[in-house]
Amino acid sequence: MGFINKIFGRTIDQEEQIMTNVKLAVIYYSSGGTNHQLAKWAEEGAKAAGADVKVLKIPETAPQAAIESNPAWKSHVEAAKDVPEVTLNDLEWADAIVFSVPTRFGNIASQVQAFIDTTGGLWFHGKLANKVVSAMSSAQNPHGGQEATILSLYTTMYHWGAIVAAPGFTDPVTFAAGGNPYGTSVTVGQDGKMIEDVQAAVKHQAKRTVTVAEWVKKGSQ
Ligand SMILES: Cc1cc2nc3c(=O)[nH]c(=O)nc-3n(C[C@H](O)[C@H](O)[C@H](O)COP(=O)(O)O)c2cc1C
Repeated sequence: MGFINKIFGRTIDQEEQIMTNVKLAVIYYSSGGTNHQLAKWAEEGAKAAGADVKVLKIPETAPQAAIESNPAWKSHVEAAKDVPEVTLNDLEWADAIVFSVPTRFGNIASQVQAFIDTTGGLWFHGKLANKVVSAMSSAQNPHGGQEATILSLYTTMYHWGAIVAAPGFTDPVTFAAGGNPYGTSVTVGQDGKMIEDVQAAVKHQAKRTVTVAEWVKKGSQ
């Protein structure tokens, strides 16, 4: 290995640096701020694991009048106005993706589906295959459908040919409240605040997604 590295004029350290630079897109939709916060924790966890991270929001499709009529929604839209909107180029750029989406009637929000439905061209050209992905969700009820939402997103990932790196029980933190082998899940109270402390579970999930992406990247080089 050292010999090969010498031939290519790189030290092993430089080689490791090149190979481990996983590009992670944390892609979220949020109307009340919960999934934005989960995305920020994922960013912290992934950066600590050495990834190059972009936090990106899924474009809003709801009418402005609906947003204006809901003070919490309006306030979150304002708070997140500087977060870049995800584009298809971001999907192509990413080696790995962590999604964070609210549960709506036990499923992903329509905004998330609308974005997913624009990815047909990338899928057709094989550009989504081998992305390493995982997903998180929030809901108002502790059994409000978080897992169904995550699984629904994973169904699309199977069509993409993505590699789902769910947390499983790979760390003690996944046994704690909010830790979930499918993907971190949290409950949101009537006041819009998270009930379980899932920060550590989110960070573990982000780190695991980056680690698996690193293995895939190294293995395919
Ligand atoms: C149209 C709609 C449907 C919802 N459906 C569910 C549901 O099926 N189960 C549940 O527990 N909460 C449900 N909720 C509550 C949301 O999951 C909750 O507001 C969301 O997770 C908060 O995330 P956010 O702050 O990132 O927007 C629903 C909310 C809306 C607006």
